[in-house]
Amino acid sequence: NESIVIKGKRFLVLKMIGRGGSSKVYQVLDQRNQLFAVKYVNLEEADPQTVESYKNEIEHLNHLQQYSDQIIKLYDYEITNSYIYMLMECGNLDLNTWLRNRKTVNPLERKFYWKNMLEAVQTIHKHGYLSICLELYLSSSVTIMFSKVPHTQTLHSIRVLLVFSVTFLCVGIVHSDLKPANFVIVNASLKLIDFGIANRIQPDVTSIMKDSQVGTLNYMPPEAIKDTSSQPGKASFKISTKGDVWSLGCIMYCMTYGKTPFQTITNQITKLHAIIDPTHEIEFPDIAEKDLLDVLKRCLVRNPRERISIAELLAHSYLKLQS
Ligand SMILES: Cn1cc(Nc2nc(NC3CCCCC3)c3c(C#N)c[nH]c3n2)cn1
Repeated sequence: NESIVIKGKRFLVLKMIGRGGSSKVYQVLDQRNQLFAVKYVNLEEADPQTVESYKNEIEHLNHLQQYSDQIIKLYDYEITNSYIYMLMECGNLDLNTWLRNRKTVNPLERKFYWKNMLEAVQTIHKHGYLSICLELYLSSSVTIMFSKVPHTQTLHSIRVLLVFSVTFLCVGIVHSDLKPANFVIVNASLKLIDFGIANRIQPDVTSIMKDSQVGTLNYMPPEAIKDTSSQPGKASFKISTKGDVWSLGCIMYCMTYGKTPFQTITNQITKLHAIIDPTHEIEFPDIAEKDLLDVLKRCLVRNPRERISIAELLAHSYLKLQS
């Protein structure tokens, strides 16, 4: 078996967990027989923008460690011009594979996983790196303001600074591409493994990850399809945190009914039209858990402004631990 050295520490490769294009994820053992996941990214063919997107993803992952246990642990990483190694906590299984192998889901397990997913996504919305920029800008602009009375030029630059920082205010991190393959089960809880920032390096079709749902439309919110202002593949600031609520709703719909709301529509164009078509009613077959039915209906509202928020979902009666 081959071994990997990260920051001078040697790891024995047990198996490849998945791969996509130029990124691979391995299950490895350290010298004390501790299990880890190592994500390897080959940067040789990557263009500067892709390299930047990967560095950005690592910065976010590193920064968000402190806020929630529902974010995968990143223990160390090594970045050179030709590769990236990320040493992370290893999950038992990703949620996509787990869902595919399980026909029925235990209601208590589903409720617990739902809480974990909400907490993970709330963390990236709340502590998105960009909102940290805001704090920096605001504090700096305030200090300038209280220094000796500024002449017009300084006032102008403060105004620019404030506008700029307010822009950052509304844009936390929005994943905008949430799907079950973004979550892994570690012991008994779900953890988010990526934030949809690193460019989706197109997987070669032979890759195991081809069913890791790269490029699936089944979780795409209607506003992302209607959003004409953004170039393809570029998230636009119009996609709010409510877009992630729709995607989480699709994941929970799948954990409840065994399929995503539009999964039966195989033609991709027809599927896109159905997602945005208000006359295409999503079916909600009756279930025993009325609270869960309410959660699903409120997540899968096509108008993002009328859609329930993450904070409201965390306060919803479905998460109350009655019988
Ligand atoms: C199937 N399977 C998954 C695990 N565990 C696991 N998979 C990870 N990525 C998988 C790569 C392929 C697609 C699904 C996610 C990561 C990870 C990253 N990135 C950080 N920790 C992880 N743990 C065990 N079996």
